[in-house]
Amino acid sequence: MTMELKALDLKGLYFPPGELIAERFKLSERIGEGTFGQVYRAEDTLIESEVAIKLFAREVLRTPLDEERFLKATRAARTLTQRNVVRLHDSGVHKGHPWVSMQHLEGLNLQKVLKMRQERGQRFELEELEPIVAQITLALQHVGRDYPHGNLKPENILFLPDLLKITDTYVLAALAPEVVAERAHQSPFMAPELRSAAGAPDARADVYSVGALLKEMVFGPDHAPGSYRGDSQLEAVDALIQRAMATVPDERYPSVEALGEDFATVVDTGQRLVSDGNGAAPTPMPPAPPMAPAAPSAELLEEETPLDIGEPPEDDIATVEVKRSGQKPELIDMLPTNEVDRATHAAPPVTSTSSGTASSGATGPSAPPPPSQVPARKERSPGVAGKVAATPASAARGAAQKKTGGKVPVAALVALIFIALIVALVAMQRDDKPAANQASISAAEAVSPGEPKPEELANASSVTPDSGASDEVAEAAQARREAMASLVASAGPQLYKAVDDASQAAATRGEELAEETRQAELVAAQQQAETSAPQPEQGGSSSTSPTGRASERTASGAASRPTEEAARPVARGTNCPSGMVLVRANAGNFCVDAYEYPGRGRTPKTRVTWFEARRLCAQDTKRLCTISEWRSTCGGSAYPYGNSFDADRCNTADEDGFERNVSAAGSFAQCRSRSGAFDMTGNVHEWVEEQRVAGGGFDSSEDVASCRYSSPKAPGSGASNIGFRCCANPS
Ligand SMILES: Nc1ncnc2c1ncn2[C@@H]1O[C@H](COP(=O)(O)OP(=O)(O)OP(=O)(O)O)[C@@H](O)[C@H]1O
Repeated sequence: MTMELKALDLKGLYFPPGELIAERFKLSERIGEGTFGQVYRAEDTLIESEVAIKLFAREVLRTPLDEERFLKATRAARTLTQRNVVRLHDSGVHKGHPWVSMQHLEGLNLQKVLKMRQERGQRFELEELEPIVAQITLALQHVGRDYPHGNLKPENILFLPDLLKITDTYVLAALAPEVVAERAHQSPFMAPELRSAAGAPDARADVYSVGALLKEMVFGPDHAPGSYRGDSQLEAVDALIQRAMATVPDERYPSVEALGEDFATVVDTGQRLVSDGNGAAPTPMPPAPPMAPAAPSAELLEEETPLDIGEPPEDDIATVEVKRSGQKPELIDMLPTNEVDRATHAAPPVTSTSSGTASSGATGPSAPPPPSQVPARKERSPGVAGKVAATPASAARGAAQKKTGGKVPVAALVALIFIALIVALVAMQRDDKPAANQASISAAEAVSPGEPKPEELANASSVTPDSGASDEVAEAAQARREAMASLVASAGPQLYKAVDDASQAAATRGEELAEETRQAELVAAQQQAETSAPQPEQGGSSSTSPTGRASERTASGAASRPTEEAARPVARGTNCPSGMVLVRANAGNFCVDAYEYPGRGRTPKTRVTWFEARRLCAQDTKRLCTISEWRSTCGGSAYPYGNSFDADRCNTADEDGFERNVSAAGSFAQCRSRSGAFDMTGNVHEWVEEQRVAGGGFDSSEDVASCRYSSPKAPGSGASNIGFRCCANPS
């Protein structure tokens, strides 16, 4: 049996403002409506918090079985807690209307962003789409492979300042197949197999939807296959979309992850790379394109970037790792995630991926700050603004700053941009007529489109019919939302891109300067040791390392701290052994294992001392990476994927600060640096030549699981969370 959904009376409100749902949720204004029902802003009177309520049309429930199905599916969906999934709080049936309550999001949906862009003839750049696809993939992974979302479409993708969330994850399971089938006939984003109520859709239904979303975002609604605007990269994307949208599920990608991986590869390399079909990590990419185009020249950087790079304190990992024991607390179904609060404290958005090409123009969804329930977690890694006023500089950084003469053009420029934007924001918020100054609104929203301001929050909660909010206030709110839309649709991405480029360049150069200073300290300390102290005898007691730290001795008594790095000739070759990727660095090219030892799909070797790691690399005619090489591989940003921490992207402590387990190398497919190396942060801490461990492990939070973190470690020690990867010179 099918039903004429379009015939449903959705023009009027189901209930007047002030209607109390489940004696708890007081309806306010209607946010929007779709085929199945209406979404309202509402107040949760129990905890005095704003929520969104989706009320379904009565017609979707025709039998007691339908109601049972609805309640069961929505109850199950309340356990979904991944950050890219809108959190569901409660559900029920009110006067015949099924309903769900959920976090209210003050953002824009993709439909609106698409519309704005299409009106201006703008398309999404491929680099912008990579983090979007990555976050959708994470959300869908969480929702579950066995039961697809099924109804993924632009209206169900909501953009917040620094991340996106998908809604309606429960709809397919909650509604009768006949109802879904009727909807599928109307939606270009729903897989064809959903048009039959008899079908048993699987994850490939979502592959179809993501393909349709990509098609819309890359090519727009009028795209005819074959018209690539003369661009071979677009041709590759089009082929990928065709495969994703194949009518027969068997001909599609087997999973959204597999699709996402191919898409990332096309974006990063401009090439097609067919994944292995199982959603596992693809074969390591061929040598990465030079990273140089993205960064300003070294000369320029030296002038411009004496920023504190915000390296975390060099405590031993044991002192900074997150707690290792303890059960995850029970999830409280009714706990509202205070998205507003999170958004208010979010760091400035930054680009989360990079293509390695000079032309990238990404908007950068980044991770939100940690939930307030996790007091142990520190402040988020600083964005650009944060970097300018970071923690006290180390001696190395101080030296690096001296070297640059303390000039701060990039920092000043970025700070100026932010100050100007903040001034504009304040001016806008003081303005009694918010729509009056579109330019200042747009500029202010560029900092953080969609981010609610304190006054706006106050307004939002006062825009309840009960409080007698005026039309003028509603209009002002609407004007502000339009301004946000305008910004996201045009200026925002460019600004994010500019800020991110500056940030990355600054971070990269800061790292280089710090490393140069470290090397200088090494040489100086060594010279001092040579002239003022007798050489320790073979097998003697521990010596002081060139950095002033005690270092152990090898079994033969030879000094364990290597110093040959400085003398290593600059390598210019580009051929790497199998399983390694090429990294091009100013100091010379080098090859690095794409995966932690022993390699892809294998559990990393742990409980390995520095000596053993070194020996195992040498067995393969490789060597341990220097810290400088390791950092270059990880990339110029704080994390392999950008400057904002994402607890789900690499195998680190999870969003709530709880450790995961060590996993097979490469299983976190999105944890890939731009050079093509996996698990640079998280999974296992990695030994480097300087007798340090870098990158954090499955138990590390954002401070430690970072490209910038490393910690000295006694070379004879090993632990269940310490492994390594090897480097080699290219031929
Ligand atoms: N939690 C939320 N917070 C804020 N806005 C939301 C929320 N959930 C949905 N919306 C918005 O409400 C509007 C209506 O959503 P709704 O889910 O009813 O429509 P739809 O997804 O287009 O249709 P369908 O009924 O087919 O699912 C959309 O613009 C959507 O972006």
